[in-house]
Amino acid sequence: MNLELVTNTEVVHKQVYCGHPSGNNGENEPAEITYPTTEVVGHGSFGVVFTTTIKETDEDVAIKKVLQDRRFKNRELEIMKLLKHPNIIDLKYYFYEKDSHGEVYLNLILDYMPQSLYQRLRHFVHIPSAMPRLEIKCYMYQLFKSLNYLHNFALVCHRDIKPQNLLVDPNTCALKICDFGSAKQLKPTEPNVSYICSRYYRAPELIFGATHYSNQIDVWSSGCVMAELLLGQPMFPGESGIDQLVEIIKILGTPSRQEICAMNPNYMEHKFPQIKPIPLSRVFKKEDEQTVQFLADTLKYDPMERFNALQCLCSSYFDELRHAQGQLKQIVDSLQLLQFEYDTELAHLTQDQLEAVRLKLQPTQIR
Ligand SMILES: Nc1ncnc2c1ncn2[C@@H]1O[C@H](COP(=O)(O)OP(=O)(O)OP(=O)(O)O)[C@@H](O)[C@H]1O
Repeated sequence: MNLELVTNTEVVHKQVYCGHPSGNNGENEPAEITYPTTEVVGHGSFGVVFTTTIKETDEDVAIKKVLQDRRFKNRELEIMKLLKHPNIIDLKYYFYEKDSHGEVYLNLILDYMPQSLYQRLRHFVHIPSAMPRLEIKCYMYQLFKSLNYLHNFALVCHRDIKPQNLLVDPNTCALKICDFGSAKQLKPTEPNVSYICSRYYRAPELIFGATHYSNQIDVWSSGCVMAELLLGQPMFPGESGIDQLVEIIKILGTPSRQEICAMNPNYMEHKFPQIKPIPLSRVFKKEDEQTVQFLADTLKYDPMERFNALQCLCSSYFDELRHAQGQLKQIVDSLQLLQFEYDTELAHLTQDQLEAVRLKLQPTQIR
C-alpha cells in the first residue's frame, strides 16, 4: 500500500446504510452522513482506502472503495455485516456509487486505526530496536481473542492473516483485524481454494494443496506473525509457492508421512529429502520457555495438533497479562482483555470445558 496526500477538501453528503441490521426485520437502516474528502489514501489490490471524519458523530473512519461486480453479492460486505467484536474493524456504514463509465463501487465505512502492525514493526526495525515483548503479547492476545470469536461464533475463516491486515493503536496497544476480502464461512463438506493467504503466512496444508482445510490455517498465520514480531523479519520468507515449503522444512524439519496425511490425505508424492528440525529455542535464543513453547504449539504441521484459538488464549504465555499489576494492569483493564462475552466467545464449550477455561482466562474474577 502506497500512501499519498490528497489536498481536495470538498464536503460530501451521502445516503448510506448502517453496517449492522437493526430490529427484527434483518434490514440495514438507511442514514445520512457528511464528511470531508480529505486525508491520506492508500491503494490496495482491490481498491483505495482513505480516512476522514464523519461530521454528525465526530467519528474517525476509513473508507474502503472496491469495484462491485453486479452479478455477485460482495462477500466481504456480507461477512462484515455479521461481525461485531472489539478486536475486529467494525463496519459502520456502506453505500454504492457509480462512476462516469457506469461502473458500480461499494464503499465500506470502517473504524479508523492509526497504523498496521507491519508499519509498527518497521518503526522498531528502523530505530533499530526490538519490539517490546509485552506489546507483542498484548497484540497476540487480542489477535487470538478475535480468532476465537470468528472461528467459533461467526464461523468465519479470515484466510489472510498478516501484519498488514492487523491494525493497531500503539498508544493504547489495541489491535483489530481488517480486510475480510478473502474471508469465508468454511463448510466441512465443501471444497475451498488452496491458493489463498499471503505467501509467508500460508499454512503448510495450503501449500500441500488441501481443499478441505479448516479455520486452523489462521492459527498458523498468527504464529508466523508472532515469530516475525520477535525476529524483526518474516520467519519463513519463501520466494515462491514451493520455496515457501522449503523455508518451513528448513526449521520444522521434513513432515512425517502421518503429518502429510493430516495436512492433505490426497497428497500422493511422499518423497522429500529428510531434514532434521532445528529446535525453536535455538531460533528464538533470547525468548523465554513459555514464548518458545507457544510458538511450537501454533506452528505445528498437523492442523489438529496445532492449538486452536481458545487453547492459544489459555496458554501460559499469556499468564503475565492475567496476573498483571501496575501500568500493565491498566492496559489489560482498559482493553478489557479479561472480559469474555458468554454468547459470542464461550457458548461453544461444554459445561466442564467452560469451567476449566474460565478458571484459566479469568483467574482474578472467579472466587
Ligand atoms: N479501518 C482502517 N483504518 C485505517 N487504515 C486502514 C483501515 N482499513 C484499511 N486500512 C489501510 O488500508 C490498507 C489496505 O486495506 P485492506 O487490506 O482492507 O485493502 P485491500 O485492497 O484488501 O489491500 P491489500 O491489497 O493490501 O490486501 C491496510 O493495510 C491499512 O493500511
